This record gives sequence, structure tokens and C-alpha cells, in this order.
Amino acid sequence: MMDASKYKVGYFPVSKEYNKWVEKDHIEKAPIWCSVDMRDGNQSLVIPMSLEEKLEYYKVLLQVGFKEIEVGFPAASETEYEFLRTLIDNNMIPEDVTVQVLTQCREHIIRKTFDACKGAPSAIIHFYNSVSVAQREQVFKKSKEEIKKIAVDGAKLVKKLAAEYEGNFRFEYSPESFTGTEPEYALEVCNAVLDVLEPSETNNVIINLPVTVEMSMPHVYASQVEYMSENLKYREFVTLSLHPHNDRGTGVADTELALLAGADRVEGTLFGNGERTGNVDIITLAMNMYSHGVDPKLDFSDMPYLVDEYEKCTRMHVYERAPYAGALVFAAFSGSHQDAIAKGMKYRAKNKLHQWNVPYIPIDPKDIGRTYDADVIRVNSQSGKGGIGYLLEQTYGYNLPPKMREHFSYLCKDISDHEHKELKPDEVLNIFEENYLNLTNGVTVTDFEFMRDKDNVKIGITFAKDGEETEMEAEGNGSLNAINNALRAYTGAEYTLQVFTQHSMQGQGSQSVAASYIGLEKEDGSMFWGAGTDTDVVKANTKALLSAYNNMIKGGN
Ligand SMILES: CC(=O)SCCNC(=O)CCNC(=O)[C@H](O)C(C)(C)COP(=O)(O)OP(=O)(O)OC[C@H]1O[C@@H](n2cnc3c(N)ncnc32)[C@H](O)[C@@H]1OP(=O)(O)O
Ligand SMILES: CC(C)C(=O)C(=O)O
Ligand SMILES: [Mg+2]
Repeated sequence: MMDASKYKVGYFPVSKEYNKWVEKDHIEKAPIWCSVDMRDGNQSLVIPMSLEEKLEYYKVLLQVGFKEIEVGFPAASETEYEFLRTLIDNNMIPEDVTVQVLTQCREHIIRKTFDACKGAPSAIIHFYNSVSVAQREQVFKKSKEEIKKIAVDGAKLVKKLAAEYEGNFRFEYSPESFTGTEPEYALEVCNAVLDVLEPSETNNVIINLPVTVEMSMPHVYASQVEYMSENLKYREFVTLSLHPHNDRGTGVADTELALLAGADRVEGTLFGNGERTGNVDIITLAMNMYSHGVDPKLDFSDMPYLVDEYEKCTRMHVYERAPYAGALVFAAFSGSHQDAIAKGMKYRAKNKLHQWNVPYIPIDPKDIGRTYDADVIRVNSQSGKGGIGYLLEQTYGYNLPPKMREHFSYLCKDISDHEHKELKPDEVLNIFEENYLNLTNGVTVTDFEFMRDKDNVKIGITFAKDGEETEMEAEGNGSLNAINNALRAYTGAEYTLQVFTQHSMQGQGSQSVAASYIGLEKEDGSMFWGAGTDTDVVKANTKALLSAYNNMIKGGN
């Protein structure tokens, strides 16, 4: 048995006056984004990225459009150090991009960090120390004053070295484990750091409030952020940054609410890679904004490429249900969803809509490089006529009459159910072709000729069965009626031609092909379906009729 008494609330809510964020209902503009994939993401990998992998990943981040990138922890390893030197020595930092590096507040580590950053055209020196109750008591075994001193000494040293070293430096301070810290104390430490760094118009300082470990519900963090935003000194020269992790699975919610609460900047990673359950997923955040009509200022128009690069460089896997990026996130297998999507897509096309509001699909998959054919309507035993019919029509051009769609969809569902597998579009087509289209395994027609007489059509027709040909004559009020009458006379079968539809479809080259669908009803109400295609409309009808008839004598499909 689990024992909940082992746990208690370990965070510190702020006064209820810091809840003005609740009045806003969506994020109105993109924050400053900072990718921490190559630092926080990298430090969580089983095998951290090599220099080459880091270089490849860095290029991907530039393509996405990040202007601030935490490229590593230079004091951690030779690879981390060399990576930064490679970027600087080979002029690989674009003019509008700032690289960021992380350091503990320890002198030799800070010095090594500056060595790595020497000559950087633009770099953020990000220093941190833990300030939470747990870390003060258990790890550092220091008083509040002593912990504050670590931060203040760190600030003094980075300021001094920034003046000594060649390069263009900005500063970021993180009260690490902020979420386990009394907010008043976190504020006191941050303000002490700011007093050292002296933010100004030309010296903007970043204060980053990490959800190092997610401990509370998102609204608690939002109010803590609002409290900090309203009480930080030098606020107009401070960029207030967020750095949520995802231990409770609500990193995205933390970030969204904290942005409403006044934060300016977000640190996170692609696909939420990062320590334990990960850092906040920037793709989800950005795409959530996009789905509200807000330009996120990041480019995710080729998501499949990003997934490939991410999986290659990190050796991680993008979960099939990862928002926006997962392989299955636009897929509808279930009948009622497919039906609504198919109708929504048709409605959209018919009304030439710009605004996207197709049921069940939050954004247009094409916006991020996904396709309708392969990604959206997927067929298994949970599928229905709406979706299966739509797939056959969109992918192969066959627009079945409603009752035939239903019949066809049950055929597909049964096959999927019994074989216990998904049916790919080409398998759905095969089922259609094998069961309905141009069937010749019974009665066939080898020749026919029409004679028109006012409203009447006369036909001379040759049927074949088991190698034996029979010539027949018949008449009707149209060509299909005449052929049907001939067939009934030839076979003696009792049925009614109940359903007939036809449409043209693009055939090979410039030739237009007719597709016909026929439903024959027996006295007991059972229906038998057939389809025919031909460049000649009458031949298409004849093939559909014979296919339906052949299904009837077979006892159905
Ligand atoms: C929440 C985060 O993601 S924080 C970032 C964490 N990332 C990493 O640690 C990855 C890279 N780190 C490393 O490669 C190594 O930890 C190094 C190179 C930075 C330091 O290595 P080492 O000195 O060998 O080890 P380690 O990190 O365990 O040092 C622990 C000591 O530093 C102190 N310390 C830890 N963090 C800090 C800090 N931010 N500021 C000041 N002192 C710190 C600890 O209290 C401890 O002190 P003690 O020696 O008095 O017990
Ligand atoms: C170093 C800090 C910002 C960090 O990664 C965290 O607290 O999660
Ligand atoms: Mg982190």
C-alpha cells in the first residue's frame, strides 16, 4: 500500500492579491524564447551529444529561429568547452543570436566559463545557486545569509570578469529550486544580485525563476511569478524568465499561466527533453499560441524534419502522442471522429474557408508539414463509413453512394478486426477492387449493340458464362434499363436495380474515366453492390451491373 502521509505540500504560496493573471484568457504575444536543449536537455541524456551532434543540433535550433540558445555548461567537459570555442573561433554565431552558458557560483568554474566565452560577439553568462529550504538544510548546510552570499559573490565575480575578458556579455541569475523556496527570500536574493549587477537601459539583466522541480499546481507558480514581477527592483531593466520542468506533467500550464502573470521570456527544449520528466516543451507552447492566432516567432513548418533531427542527435524518441509532433496526434481511427473530420474537410473546401475549425483537428496538419492522406483518417476495426469512404474518395477518387459506403466500411472493419491490424490506404483500395470493381468471376458481356427508337432503347447483347456465349435482345427506357432487362431475361433472376450513381474521375493521361455504382435489391431486402470503371460510360454501367449481379449469385461479399 502507498502511504500518502509521507508527503506534504512543500511550496510557499503567495498572498491572494497576486492573482491578476487570472483576468487574462490568452497569451497575446510571443515571449523571448531561449532553447536550453544543448545544456539542460544535454545533461539529461544517457549519452550527451558529441561535438558533431551539438553542431548539427545547433544548426537546427537556428533554423527554427531561436535568438537565444543556452549552448552548454563549458566547465562540465572538454566537449562542452570545445563546442563553445568552435562556435566563437569559426564565427558561427549569427549577428542576431546570443549564446548562453551555465555556471555554478564557484570561482574556478566561473573562470573556466569565461575562458570558454572569450571573444564571444554576444553571450549570456547564466549563474545559479540553490536557494530552497531543502537545499539550504541538506546540501549546503548554510543559513539564508550564507546562501545569499554565494549568489552575491557569484554576481560580483561575473561582473568583474566580464569587464576583464574580451567579448560582449550579459548576465542571467537563477535562484535554483525557486519552487521550493519562500518567495520573500527568493526575492531578497534576486534583489541583492541585481544590486550588484546594476541593471540599466544598456545593461538588461535576466532573472530566471526555475521550476527546478515541479511541486505545485500551475496557478501557484503563476502567482509566485506575479509577486516577483511586481516586487523585483530595477524591473524595467530586468527580463523576467521562466524555466519550468514537468515533474507533475503540467510544465506547459505553468509556463502559460506565468506568462499571463508578467514573465517576458521562456527557457525550454524541443519535445520537452530535459532532466527527469523534462523541461517545458517549447513546441507545444509555441503551437498553442499559433492555434490561438498568435505568431510564435518560431518556425515549425517542417515538424517531421525536426523529429528526425532530434531523434538522431539525442537518441531519444518522440512519443506518438506528443502534442503537435507525435506520429498519431492527427490520426482518427474511430468512426464518429472520422465522419466529423471528413464532413468538416468537405465543408471547408466547399466554403473556401481561411479560418481553420475542422472538428477534432486543432490545427491544419499541413501547416507543420504533415499530410491529410497518411496522417489523418486511419482505418481499423473502430472506423466507420464516413472516414473509410472519405479516404477512398480523397486518395483514389471513388465516391461511393452512402449505402454502399456503409457496406464497404463493414467489410474493411471485419478484415481489420480479424487480421488484427490497421489497413493502409492501398489495402483499403484492394478490398474495394477485389469485392466490387469490374468483377468477371461469373457472368460477363462479350459484345453489345444499341438501336435507339424515340424514347426506347433496344439492345442486342452477348453474355458469357463458363465459356458459353448466349445472344439476347431486350429493350428499355435507357441503355442501363435495357441491359438490365436483358440480364434479368438471361439469368431469370428476381431483383430490383435500386441504386445507381455515376461520376467522372481522372484516368490515365488526359482521359476521363467514368465510375458507376449499382445496388441490386432482392425481395428479402438484401442488397448487393458493384462498381464499374471505363472510358465509355455505358461500359462502366454494364461492368457495375455485372459486378453487383455476380456478388448476388455468390451470395454477397
Ligand atoms: C538544476 C540544474 O540543472 S543545475 C545544472 C546542473 N548541471 C550540471 O551539474 C552538469 C555539469 N556539471 C558538472 O560537470 C560538474 O558538476 C561540475 C564540473 C560543474 C562541478 O564538478 P565537481 O566540483 O566535481 O562536483 P559537484 O558538482 O558535485 O560539486 C558539488 C559542490 O559544489 C557545490 N555547488 C553545487 N552547485 C553550486 C552552485 N550553483 N554554486 C556554488 N556551489 C555549488 C555543492 O554544494 C558542493 O559543494 P561541496 O564540495 O562543498 O560539497
Ligand atoms: C540551472 C537552472 C536554471 C535549472 O536548470 C533548473 O533550475 O532547472
Ligand atoms: Mg533545468
